[in-house]
Amino acid sequence: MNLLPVEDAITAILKRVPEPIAETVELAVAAGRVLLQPVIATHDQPPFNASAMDGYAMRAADVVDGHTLKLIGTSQAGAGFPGSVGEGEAVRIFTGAPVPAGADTVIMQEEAVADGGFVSFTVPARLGHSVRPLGNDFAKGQVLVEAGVRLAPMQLAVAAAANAATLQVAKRPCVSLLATGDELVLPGSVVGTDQIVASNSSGLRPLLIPYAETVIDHGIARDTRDELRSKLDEVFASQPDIVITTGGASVGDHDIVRDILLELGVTLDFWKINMRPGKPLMFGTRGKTLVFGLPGNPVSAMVTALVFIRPALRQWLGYPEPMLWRLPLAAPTPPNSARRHFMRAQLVHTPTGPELLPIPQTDSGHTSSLARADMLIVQPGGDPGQQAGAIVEALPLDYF
Ligand SMILES: Nc1nc2c(c(=O)[nH]1)N[C@H]1C(S)=C(S)[C@@H](COP(=O)(O)OP(=O)(O)OC[C@H]3O[C@@H](n4cnc5c(N)ncnc54)[C@H](O)[C@@H]3O)O[C@H]1N2
Ligand code: MOO
Repeated sequence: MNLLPVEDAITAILKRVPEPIAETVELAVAAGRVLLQPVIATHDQPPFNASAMDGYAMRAADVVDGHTLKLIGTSQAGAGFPGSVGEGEAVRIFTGAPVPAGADTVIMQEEAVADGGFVSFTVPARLGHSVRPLGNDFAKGQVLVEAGVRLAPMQLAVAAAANAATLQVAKRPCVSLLATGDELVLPGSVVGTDQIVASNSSGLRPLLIPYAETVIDHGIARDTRDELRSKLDEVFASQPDIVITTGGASVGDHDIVRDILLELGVTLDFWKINMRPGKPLMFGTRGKTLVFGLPGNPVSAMVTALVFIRPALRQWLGYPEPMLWRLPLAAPTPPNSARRHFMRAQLVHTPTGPELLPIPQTDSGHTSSLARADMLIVQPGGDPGQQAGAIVEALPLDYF
């Protein structure tokens, strides 16, 4: 049987992902979005020489032992001193206030003695001390946040400082999920004989939502051609950008997803990948809609979503694919078959740094081991197994 290498499958999927499209969003709702146009400063920051302390502004050269300076006014944040500081003069100043013309230094009030309109200092002046020069933070025209960055609180704060009320971010795709299987019942149901609680959509939705405008769960379709056809019709009618089915992807008599997708006009790019778990993954398109048929086994469904759908969503947003992590093994790995193995592993902290502890469980229906994992070790097909301490590549489960 011809199984497609993982890289070829990713390449085929990424070829179908459209170019990122920009949309304008207000700063208040931009957290977590991927920036498409850089944030560029439209002014210098600070926009004037600003005091970093509550104290006194003067010319450093005038601060001489035993001399007092004459206080000629006040500069406070939002209301600077309008005049100029001359020889022998000082201005009372507060943090964030403009340093008046003529002054070049600020001394904080704890190092000053003010008395009857005069001030003297208990320390020598250091030229420019406690003054934040104009443009010290950023200068007009400077790129403050590059395109392709996911907006976190720090980037939003600098965007606001640059006076940006809106940002150009990547439009997110709308995703639809459909579970298939006669045996499935929704979480919280009374579980009858031969029934299984559907868990795939409950894992996929939170996995995908950080990248998506919406992830709509269309529930469960029974394994009859009529029901699957009508459910999928309903899903396609809602015109999502991405449709994801789980289950019915293999070769059994009830595995009808592929047939029905083809009937409904989906052009399949591939079916079956040289990996485990996740072999029976299928992928195609229907017009502009990308269609992923994930295997039903819960570990296979989550792993294929991580390995194939997440990169597609990242590309959709113009967000670069991160490199795999390279970490030492905390315990040996067994030899692998010809299929690339995405091996569950825990990240353990040791006195010499983080290591990967393989979880000895390969069953693609074993959800509790996946729930204990932090990473998937990417074990090449035919790998003879590695000793503890060997450096291996791994894909983190919980990251953007
Ligand atoms: N003769 C062969 N049999 C199988 C092959 C094969 O190559 N030849 N491949 C195996 C592999 S690998 C996988 S993976 C599975 C995939 O099967 P399906 O995609 O057809 O999935 P189902 O049969 O519908 O379900 C498999 C398993 O997962 C449970 N399931 C399904 N959906 C859900 C859900 N939403 N939540 C929780 N659990 C779910 C289902 O009850 C089954 O236990 O095929 C192998 N067989
Ligand atoms: O690909 Mo299946 O997921 O190995 O069980």
